[in-house]
Amino acid sequence: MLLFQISPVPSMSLTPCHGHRPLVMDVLDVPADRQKGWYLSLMAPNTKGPEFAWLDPSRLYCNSQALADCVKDLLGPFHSDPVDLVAGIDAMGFILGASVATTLGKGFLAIRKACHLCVANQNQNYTDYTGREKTMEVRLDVLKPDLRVLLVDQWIETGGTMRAAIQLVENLGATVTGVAAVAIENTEGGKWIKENYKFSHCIPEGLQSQVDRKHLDSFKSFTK
Ligand SMILES: O=P(O)(O)OC[C@H]1O[C@H](OP(=O)(O)OP(=O)(O)O)[C@H](O)[C@@H]1O
Ligand SMILES: Nc1ncnc2[nH]cnc12
Repeated sequence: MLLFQISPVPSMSLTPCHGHRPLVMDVLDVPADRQKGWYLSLMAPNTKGPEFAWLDPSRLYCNSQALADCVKDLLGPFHSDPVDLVAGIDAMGFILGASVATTLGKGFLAIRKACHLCVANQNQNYTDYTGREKTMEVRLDVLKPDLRVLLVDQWIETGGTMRAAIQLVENLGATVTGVAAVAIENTEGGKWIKENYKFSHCIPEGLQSQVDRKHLDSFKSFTK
């Protein structure tokens, strides 16, 4: 699916999308026709090589409409699900998680990478897409039985990070209402999450294979 028509000619400005007129989208521009996932084409291509083989959604957070639409898409499936608290995973999950929490009118719980919390906490070891063993922590004085938690992170690749967060929340007796991330890759762990929890993400069906390849077609005509 073509998300957004971008002119191959670097030009100065975006005119909001009228008909089929090609356009160049600046980071802060908003198309008139905001198709599902339009903001994904704000993501910059990886220029650092395979050791940085991942996509960087943080550029879309700079665009307030993109961030708002992304949050709306993440909340879409949860409209009729009661949520008491939003929890976000260190570090990029803090940005989206806090935005989701504010939009919902709920509070935000930070699930931190190891050794940052100066209060009593529970920790959980996990392995993520880097293959390295890591630890995350959550404070003990918030989660409790009957609390319904929406877990938010930027991205789910192997699912190791999200699964560890789920374990922390559930081990403290709270309930995971759902899991939200910009993308959930079709890995074994990504599929496990989708099969076992209510979830949301921002990827239109036709783009999932591009996400799994970590290369969006929109990168070909990306201009900053
Ligand atoms: O599904 P997984 O294979 O476990 O990987 C997913 C995690 O990796 C990324 O964060 P990362 O730890 O790279 O860094 P951040 O501090 O920039 O959020 C992403 O935002 C998730 O938290
Ligand atoms: N932002 C991201 N893009 C692609 N793969 C990832 N794996 C973990 N985070 C990722």
